[in-house]
Amino acid sequence: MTPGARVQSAIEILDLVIGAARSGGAAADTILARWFAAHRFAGSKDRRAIRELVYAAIRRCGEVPANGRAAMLAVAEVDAAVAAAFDGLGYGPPPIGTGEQAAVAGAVPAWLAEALAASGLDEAAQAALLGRAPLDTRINRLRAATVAIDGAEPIEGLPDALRLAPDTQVERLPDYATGAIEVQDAGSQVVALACGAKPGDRVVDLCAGAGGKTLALAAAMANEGAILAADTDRARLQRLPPRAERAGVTIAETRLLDPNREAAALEDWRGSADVVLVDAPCSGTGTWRRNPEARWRLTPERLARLTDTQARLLDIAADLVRPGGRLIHVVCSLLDAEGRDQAEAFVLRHPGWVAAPVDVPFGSRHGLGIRLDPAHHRTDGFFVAALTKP
Ligand SMILES: C[S@@+](CC[C@H](N)C(=O)[O-])C[C@H]1O[C@@H](n2cnc3c(N)ncnc32)[C@H](O)[C@@H]1O
Repeated sequence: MTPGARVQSAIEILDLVIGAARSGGAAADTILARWFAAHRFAGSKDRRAIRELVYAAIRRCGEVPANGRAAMLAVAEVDAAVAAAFDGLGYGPPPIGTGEQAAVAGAVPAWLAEALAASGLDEAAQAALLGRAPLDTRINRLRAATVAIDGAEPIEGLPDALRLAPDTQVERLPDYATGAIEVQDAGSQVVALACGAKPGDRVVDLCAGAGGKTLALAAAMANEGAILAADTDRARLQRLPPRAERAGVTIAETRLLDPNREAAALEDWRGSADVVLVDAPCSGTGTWRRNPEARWRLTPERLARLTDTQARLLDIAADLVRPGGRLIHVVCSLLDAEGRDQAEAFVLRHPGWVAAPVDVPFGSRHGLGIRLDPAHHRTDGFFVAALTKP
């Protein structure tokens, strides 16, 4: 494909991504995969180039752009090769018209910039939310004592973490096949450590998803004790048992919850968990590096629904914790409404509960907990608070 044809293809894909962001449709990765499946003439180099163009446009535009062409014109403002591709030749996009408007460039949507600034993120820290994420793995001590991978770098403070070269094809590594390594951002590894789970503990991972943190908790517990991994999303939860098998995790049981009827389904764990992890559904502002189009999907209404759910899940989790046990509130967001303020509101609603120090290798103190962010810690962004039951 010519450079122009690649740019035009990226514009068409961006139109689909923008439509899906407005209507709650498929994620950009899914749209790309479908487009490539339907356009077999695009070879592997074309696919890589088109993918990069699409993500460059998504990263460049804080607000949802009017259309794919406007988004790509915003990239053309800073990339001469892209600008040159607007030549109207062959399958390329028509030339840029006089006075034609590019989408407004920016890191975050205007309505969120103020809330992020009020949450302590200056402009540079906000821009870092859209940077390139490193490729981190966790050595699974249930499968291997040591792992040697060419070019892997240790991460200070996290003895189980290895940072790989960004283009490493992890799934092809022998250590991946044996379950000796898991792909897991260093920030998620810090969160798992913050739970302080020990061998023999009874742990609930209330929002377990596909079990990324469940597997890390099981490794920290040396596969001794019990983990209940619960979630309302059947498709995500179904991915956990095969992952657990690969990782050699034998102490995790999954349980699918009905939204709004979670407490009844968890009655048998009431008052008995040493640790309950609430890795709550959130806006994901801390993971925009991996999923930059998520900021086009977030609205004030959606954020309000998320904070309501977070508070409700924290209250459900509180009932599961044994006296003296811990509730770990985690969001992969840097908005105080989802992190710091939730923890503070929780202790006001639950007399006697206190925030314990979060014992982790790195992070900055923030309210009752700690915070990690891409600019300062080179991890995804997280807020973590450890709350102790009287
Ligand atoms: C941040 S993700 C969890 C990621 C997961 N812990 C991991 O480490 O990969 C939040 C999860 O909360 C789940 N969730 C949403 N509403 C829930 C509810 N009412 N009860 C339990 N889980 C819920 C979502 O399905 C999603 O999997």
